[in-house]
Order: sequence, then structure tokens, then C-alpha cells
Amino acid sequence: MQSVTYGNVYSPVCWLSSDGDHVSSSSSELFQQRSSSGLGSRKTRRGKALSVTRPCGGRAALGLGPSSVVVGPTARERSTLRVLSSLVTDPSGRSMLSAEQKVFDVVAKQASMLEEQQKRGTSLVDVELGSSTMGSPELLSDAYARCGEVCAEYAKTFYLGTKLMTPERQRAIWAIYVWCRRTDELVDGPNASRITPTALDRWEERLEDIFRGQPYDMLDAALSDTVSRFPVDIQPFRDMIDGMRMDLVKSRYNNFDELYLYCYNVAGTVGLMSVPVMGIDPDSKATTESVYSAALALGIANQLTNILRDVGEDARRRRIYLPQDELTRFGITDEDIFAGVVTDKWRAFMKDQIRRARMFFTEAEKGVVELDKDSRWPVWASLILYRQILDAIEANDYNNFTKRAYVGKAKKLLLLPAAYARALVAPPSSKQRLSRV
Ligand SMILES: CC(C)=CCC/C(C)=C/CC/C(C)=C/CC/C(C)=C/COP(=O)(O)OP(=O)(O)O
Repeated sequence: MQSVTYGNVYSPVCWLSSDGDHVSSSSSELFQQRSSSGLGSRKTRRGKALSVTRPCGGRAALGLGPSSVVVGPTARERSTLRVLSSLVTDPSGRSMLSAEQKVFDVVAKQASMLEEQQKRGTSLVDVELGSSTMGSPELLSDAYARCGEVCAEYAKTFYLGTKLMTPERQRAIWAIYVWCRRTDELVDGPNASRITPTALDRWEERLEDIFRGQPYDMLDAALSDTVSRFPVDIQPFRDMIDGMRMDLVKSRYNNFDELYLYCYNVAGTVGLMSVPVMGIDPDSKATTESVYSAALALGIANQLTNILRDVGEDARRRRIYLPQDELTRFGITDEDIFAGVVTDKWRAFMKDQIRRARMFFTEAEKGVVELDKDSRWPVWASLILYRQILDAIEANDYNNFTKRAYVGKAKKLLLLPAAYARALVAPPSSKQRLSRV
């Protein structure tokens, strides 16, 4: 058994024990990295210091588990599928539905959970803090406060945005954020090659405990409390762990279908986890599925952007997330990427990739407006910020080998009021919606 502190939250960590699948992550390690952009993605974070003791074993777990079969979608479901599938056709027009179908099942389940809760009309957030089995209200309140600190440390812009939300929503988002960040910590950084699949299995068991109301430490307790108050399903959390498993065994993606699944696992899942907490505007006329699809699209867009920004950095770790078949089509080899020279071929390839990432952002925008009014600002802020990274790649003349595309402080400051102004826009009425078609 190992004792570890997460900031000022003291937590005995025995979920990964002495059998060689041991992982520890201390507060200083957890806080080493800072990010000011948004919820954590799981790739290319530098300087993580995980302590692990056994080289990686070779188990692949690429699927989405039992939820991956889609049988006979309804007409409404089919229309959602069509929207997404239009985004996942490759340049030759081939449609790539397999990963998408897997993901769609999860989206449909999330949407039905939220609808169920709305039908019941119960406000889970009215439950008194700490009235569950999670410990005293004071402890829980401390745990949530700690989650807030972690979120503020890593995702400043997003954290600022969450300040507009109701206190219940705010702390629930922080708890989800912290779980994602801790999950990411397991497999990222300099010790990534030493994490084992068994360690991830244990993290998953611990996740099941969180959802059973048996949290292991205070930060887990915050999430346990959150999932008892909001209709948050476990599947996206499991799928995120699957994304970590993918990263253990995979350093190339044959096509966009494979990349899409990866992006869903590590980032689209965050969108799905967030919607039940952020809430949908009571005046929204949109279907619940369409809002979830937009949330998914935002996660995918963010992750694609992350990948495009970090091509050079990933290449130095001998990783290429870009679809191999698309690289080949543009006459680009892995060696070209490792050499890191910006050529016309590269520019043409990048233009195509950026175009696709922007399509996902556009798809996401349609959903932001449908969110509860207090939740729109942080989402607009992170969407605008992340989308500007694509502009920065262009401004760098597509040199994402040696130049890091970033959004400067002044621009960041300007985007906050811009995001606020967009957040004031209410969901379109059904009339407006029809006139747009
Ligand atoms: C659009 C609707 C309806 C809802 C919003 C639903 C949400 C919150 C979606 C966001 C999903 C999200 C933030 C995924 C994470 C993606 C990502 C690549 C984050 C980057 O995180 P870091 O790795 O910390 O960033 P940097 O590498 O830029 O520091």
C-alpha cells in the first residue's frame, strides 16, 4: 500500500499495489503541468512524472465494450447518424461508419438517461450536500473545493467560465474534470511506456466503485456524489480508459475511422460526461441526441486540433496520430514527418486536416446554443480558444514540426467577452430552426 497526497487531499492509494502494476502520482506530480485551455485531453502532455514499475504488457482493448452494437436506428436516430457521417467521410468520399456506429450507441444511451430524468422531473441537485453515503458535508465540500483548485490550475479559461454556473453544476464539472485529469496522468508523460494494462484495469475497477457509491479517496468521493446527483452514465468514463489502453498499444492510425474512435475515447467522452451536468436550456427545441452529438463533435474537434498542433512533439516520441492512408494519398511518409520539413505536400495535407477539424467545430456550435444559459459561456470560451489554434497553425505556415501554435494572452482576454456575448444568444425557436433548413 502506498500513501499519496493529492494537493492537500490525503489519500492512501492501494488500487495499484505491490504486484508490479504499481502507479503512484503525487500532488507535485499532479500539479506539474499547467494548461489554460480546457478539459484535459490525454495526449502530448509533457513532463508528467508517474512512477510505475513494470514495462507495458501487450493487451489491446480497442472496442467500446458491450455498447458497441447498434441495431435498427429510429428515423430520428438515423438523422443524427447522417449528420455525423457527413463528417467522417474521407476525401475520396468513402463513408466510415464503424467507429461512429459504436459511438452512436453511447450517445443514444446518454440522451435517454437525461430524458428519463427530465420526465421524472426530479432535480437531483436538490439533494443536500453530503446526505449520501459519501461522508460528511464538510469533507465533501473540501473534496469539491480541491477539484476546483485542480481545474483552476490546469484549465484556467474553462475554470473561469464555470464560475457562471450554479454552484452544484460548477463543482460537478470540476469533479468530472479531475477524474479525467487523473486518468490522463496514468498514461501520459515520461513514464508512459511503463504503465501496464493491468494498472488500467484496476483504475476501471475503482471507477466502478465510484459509481457504486464506494469511493476510494476524497476526489473519488466528489465524483461519486456528482454521479448520484446528475444522470451521468459510466460508459463514457469506461471508454476514456479504453482510450488510454489504445495509447499503450498503438502509435499509428490506419485511417480516420481509427482516429475517430481514439478521439471519441479520449475527448468525445468528456463532452458526453459534461452535458447531463451542464443541462439543456428548458426552451430548447433540439433533440437530446443532437445536443449530445454536438458535445461529442466538440470533443473530437478539440482532439483533432490538439493532434494537428502537436505533430512535431508527437513525432519526437515516434508517434503519428495522423491517418496513414491520408498521408499516403498526399505522398507523405512517416520518415517525412520525422524529418519535419514543411513542403507544399505537407501544406496541402494540413489544409485538408484543418478543414475537417473546423467542420467538427461547426457541428459543435449548433449544440452550444442549446445548453443551459449558465453553461454556455465556458463552452463558447473553450471552443473559440481551441478553434483559434487552427488559425495559429495556418499563421505558422503549417510548421507544426518545430513551432507550437498558440493563442496569445491578448487574444485570450478578448475571447472572453466574445464568448460571453455568444452565450447570451438563446436557443432558436422551432420556427427559426425550420426557416434555417
Ligand atoms: C457543445 C456542447 C453541446 C457541449 C459541450 C460539451 C463539452 C464540455 C465538450 C468539451 C470536450 C473537451 C473539452 C474535450 C477535451 C479535449 C481536449 C483536446 C482538451 C485539451 O486539453 P489539454 O491537453 O489540457 O490542452 P492543452 O494540451 O492545450 O494544454
